[in-house]
Amino acid sequence: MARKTLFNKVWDSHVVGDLPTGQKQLFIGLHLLHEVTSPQAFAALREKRLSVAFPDRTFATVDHIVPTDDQRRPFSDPLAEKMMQELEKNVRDFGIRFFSLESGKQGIVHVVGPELGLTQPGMTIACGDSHTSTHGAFGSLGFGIGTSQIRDVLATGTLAMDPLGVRRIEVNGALGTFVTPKDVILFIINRLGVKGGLGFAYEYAGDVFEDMDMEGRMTVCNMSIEGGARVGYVNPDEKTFDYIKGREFAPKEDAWDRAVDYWKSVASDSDAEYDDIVRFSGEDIEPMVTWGVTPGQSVGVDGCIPEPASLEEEERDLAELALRHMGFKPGQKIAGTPIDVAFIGSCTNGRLSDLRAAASVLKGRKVAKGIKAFVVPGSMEVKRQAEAEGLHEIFIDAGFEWRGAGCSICLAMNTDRLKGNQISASSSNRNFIGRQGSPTGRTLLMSPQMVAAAAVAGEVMDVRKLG
Ligand SMILES: CC(C)[C@H](C(=O)O)[C@@H](O)C(=O)O
Ligand code: SF4
Repeated sequence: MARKTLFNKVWDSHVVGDLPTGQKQLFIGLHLLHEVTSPQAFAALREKRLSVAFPDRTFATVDHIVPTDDQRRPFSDPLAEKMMQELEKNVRDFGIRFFSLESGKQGIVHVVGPELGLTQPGMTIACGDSHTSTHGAFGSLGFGIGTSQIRDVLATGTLAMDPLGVRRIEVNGALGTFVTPKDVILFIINRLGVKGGLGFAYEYAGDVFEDMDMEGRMTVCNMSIEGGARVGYVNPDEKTFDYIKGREFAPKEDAWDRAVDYWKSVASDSDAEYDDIVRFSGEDIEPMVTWGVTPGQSVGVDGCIPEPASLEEEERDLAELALRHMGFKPGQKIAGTPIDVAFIGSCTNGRLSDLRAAASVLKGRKVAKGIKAFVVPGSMEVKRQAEAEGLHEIFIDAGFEWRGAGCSICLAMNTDRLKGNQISASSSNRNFIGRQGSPTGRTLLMSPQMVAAAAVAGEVMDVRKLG
């Protein structure tokens, strides 16, 4: 029984029905909730007098609206306070475990799931959030779903889904110094396009992902959706099992060995068949910076902003629009672009290894004058661990603000926002127009190390030159 990918194995073992629409009914092993996309789903349950089918498989956290500066209740923003209260009521009424601020376990949903050992290989995971693909780092299938699907999963534990093809993305060779998982995924999206992954699950394979630690794999899988792929995953290996072992929701004692045997069995067979295979070389990847308004519009930090005419025809209009919005000229070097704000955080790059990497760049250095710089740990646990290592002191000494956990200015559904046409160097995953709270604001996506370097220089700079 060989020749199957992880995607196909996990998919097949979770199909519980064929639907008249031609879709499959897929059982969902773990359902994660946050405050933004769940209220209407709970309202629908109330209206139909339904309960939650699998409350023990359902967990909630609060991340998008939480202020990261002053987290005392009531929140200063009445809308945030209202959304918090609504979530508190829903989890109470429906008997759902909630990682509240008081629990000490709160954080961005895609940081918290893995951190608590909820995310495990071979699982189907759903969350009303597009970056649920993050969980694929563990060899699970993480589906970002909409509000009506949240309702369905709450009420039935299942989801109506169209199958996906599988594209294997192999990156072999070694990465250069300061070339990070963020650069790898920005590079892949640049090459395959933001819509290139439509209809596909992305399987990341080859030396680069095998050598990558779990947090790096999460960074890569997180942005699968930015490349158009509904899910992205890395086959589970010893690193995966080591990461999970001992965490709160990890299998214990005898159940552990059984789980590991099962987890090993879900990895893609060596002779698995793929719908597509693409290959890149790790040596070709540089620290990347976006210059436009999609995560695909990026260049290596040594590069120049492209001439729209040099791009594929279907990309030209968007490039023109991006240049207008960003106020950049074709041919202009990306290095040297002045910045106003430096943000380290988000479900892409708000984990301990990201904070360590940024802190190592900042140690003994100072943020350039006039730059607003802040670090927002992905979870309360990340914050505690970083503080135990003294990372907060390095950030504060450098001139960064040290915040509480949340999504912060990644999406600006809270008090952190760009003003006017400010430019941010951001370790997050989306640079869409208006994304960071100002319609004319501008976002340059890059790795946390590159954000740190930009904060120090006051402009985009090659972190390799800082030494
Ligand atoms: C608010 C939520 C629905 C949204 C998502 O689905 O991704 C947000 O997390 C984002 O990053 O844009
Ligand atoms: S950190 Fe950003 S990308 Fe991640 S869930 Fe929050 S808003 Fe979405």
